[in-house]
Amino acid sequence: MTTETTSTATAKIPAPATPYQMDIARYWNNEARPVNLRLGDVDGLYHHHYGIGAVDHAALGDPAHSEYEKKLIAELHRLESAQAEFLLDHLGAVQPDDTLVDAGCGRGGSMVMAHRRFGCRVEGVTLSATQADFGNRRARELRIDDHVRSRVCDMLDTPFDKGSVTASWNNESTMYVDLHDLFAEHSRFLKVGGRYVTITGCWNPRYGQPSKWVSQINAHFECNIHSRREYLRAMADNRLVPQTIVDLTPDTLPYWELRATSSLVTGIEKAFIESYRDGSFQYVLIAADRV
Ligand SMILES: C[S@@+](CC[C@H](N)C(=O)[O-])C[C@H]1O[C@@H](n2cnc3c(N)ncnc32)[C@H](O)[C@@H]1O
Ligand SMILES: CC(C)=CCC/C(C)=C/COP(=O)(O)OP(=O)(O)O
Ligand SMILES: [Mg+2]
Repeated sequence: MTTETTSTATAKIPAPATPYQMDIARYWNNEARPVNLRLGDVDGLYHHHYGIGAVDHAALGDPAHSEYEKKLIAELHRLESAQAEFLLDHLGAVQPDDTLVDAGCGRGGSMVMAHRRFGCRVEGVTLSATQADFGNRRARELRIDDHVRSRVCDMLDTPFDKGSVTASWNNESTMYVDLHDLFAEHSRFLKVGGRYVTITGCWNPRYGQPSKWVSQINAHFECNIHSRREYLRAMADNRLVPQTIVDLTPDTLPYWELRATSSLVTGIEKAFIESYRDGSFQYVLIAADRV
């Protein structure tokens, strides 16, 4: 399921807009962490985001059991899919003839879930040709490639027509771009009355400045985590009015605590756990109306 092939996504790849975007394209083209591929192999939905919800300890069973690691991987994947379902819950009433946009779509797991739920078109953009090819191959395998398409494209400069999109989202992909530029672009292609949703990690203005843990996460992923205040300000400046804000920090901690015990650790688990516990970092959903 994870063999790489070339496809139309790479046929005409636009040049990344900046040297930073070239670094990010290279980062995701080379990414093949077992914590992402082995979880995706559970059911063919490949995510690059984290999980929410309570751990099902009954399903995990005895840590000494030979099947425990396999169950742990399935449980981490279940929590990551629950996160994507929660995001989709906030997109509003999407109809089969609507178009959705996944900005920073990764390997496309959330796009497949959105199409299964709403039956609509889902357009994804990523800087990585490897990811776009992967997502398009999965869509072909699932025979939904007439509705689900990934392309290599800067989310700040997309080909979607003004006012043509019913709902759009960023799932853990806002920390790679300037928020004013990002929300201006969503606001341009969203219909008036359309919906924008993000799930993201942000630093907490109540802490003061980004903590050492937040700085570690930035260095680990070559990203730039924004503050909660910056999200709300940039939305307000771009005709996006928050309807729902959910602090998911308590809901994501069990995922991290479980992941820290697995064989698939990457070394970043402590920074997430410590920053969520000391209040310097928050995991939030923001759903906004395009007015
Ligand atoms: C952490 S992954 C999240 C993937 C996906 N949203 C998910 O939930 O599985 C971040 C994604 O953002 C994309 N990205 C970062 N900057 C981008 C940009 N300027 N334009 C398009 N995609 C971008 C990366 O290529 C990558 O696919
Ligand atoms: C909440 C924040 C700050 C997210 C940063 C963006 C990011 C890299 C998300 C997860 O990707 P991944 O699934 O590829 O990461 P990992 O390999 O750690 O699972
Ligand atoms: Mg992951």
